[in-house]
Amino acid sequence: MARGRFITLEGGEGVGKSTQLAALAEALRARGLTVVTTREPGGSEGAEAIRRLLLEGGEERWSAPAEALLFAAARTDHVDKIVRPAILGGQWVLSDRFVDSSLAYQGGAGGLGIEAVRAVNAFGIEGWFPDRTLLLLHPEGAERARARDGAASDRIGGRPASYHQAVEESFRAIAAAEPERVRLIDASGTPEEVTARLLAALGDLL
Ligand SMILES: Nc1ncnc2c1ncn2[C@@H]1O[C@H](COP(=O)(O)OP(=O)(O)OP(=O)(O)O)[C@@H](O)[C@H]1O
Ligand SMILES: Cc1cn([C@H]2C[C@H](O)[C@@H](COP(=O)(O)O)O2)c(=O)[nH]c1=O
Repeated sequence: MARGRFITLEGGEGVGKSTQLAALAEALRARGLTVVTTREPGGSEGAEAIRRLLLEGGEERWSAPAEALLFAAARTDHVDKIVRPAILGGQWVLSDRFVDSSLAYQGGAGGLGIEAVRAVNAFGIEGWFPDRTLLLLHPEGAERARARDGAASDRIGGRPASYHQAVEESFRAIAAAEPERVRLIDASGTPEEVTARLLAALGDLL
């Protein structure tokens, strides 16, 4: 059986990843592909439990290195239980966030360093990097997230604007270093227009 593909959607808060994950999955299914949608942190039972530990509670709940290790632990379980079996079974896996979020949030914005966080994750991922990463960019993502969440933003989404600006700069640096894997996607316009751009960025894999 032919291997499936591993596609990740990345970007800052509110840029439209969740909306597009569902739309892209539908578009790929219409092309006859079997598609699994998932998310990080989470996706497997254990990783969803770690998600709650990471996103609930106050800023001081975790030190920066502990936070990075918890994301990596959740990711390891997610890869073991969901991502790898599905891809080996010939399915396409679409994940709302993956390791690039750790590189950008904990590594770049959080000050641990992108390479240090990459090394922490390498042990658990064991080479299961995405075939393609679609980095969604929208100048009003933060405002949209605020309108959506109100005062109920989570432990990481609620960090200051300067942190989220550093997240976006880190994502852009990761994309510049790996242009074949990571494609920049203009996430402005209607949902349908954005989905069309995502499909175009997957054209060589279809
Ligand atoms: N193309 C679009 N035009 C207008 N509004 C949109 C569009 N795409 C998404 N939205 C809205 O913007 C908000 C954020 O979208 P969404 O939840 O998909 O983003 P996200 O990147 O998954 O956010 P987060 O990472 O913070 O969970 C939602 O209220 C959603 O309905
Ligand atoms: C995978 C991952 C996520 N984060 C952050 C990014 C967001 O603020 C939350 C997840 O919330 P979402 O609504 O599901 O996007 O977690 C992170 O800091 N590091 C990571 O590796």
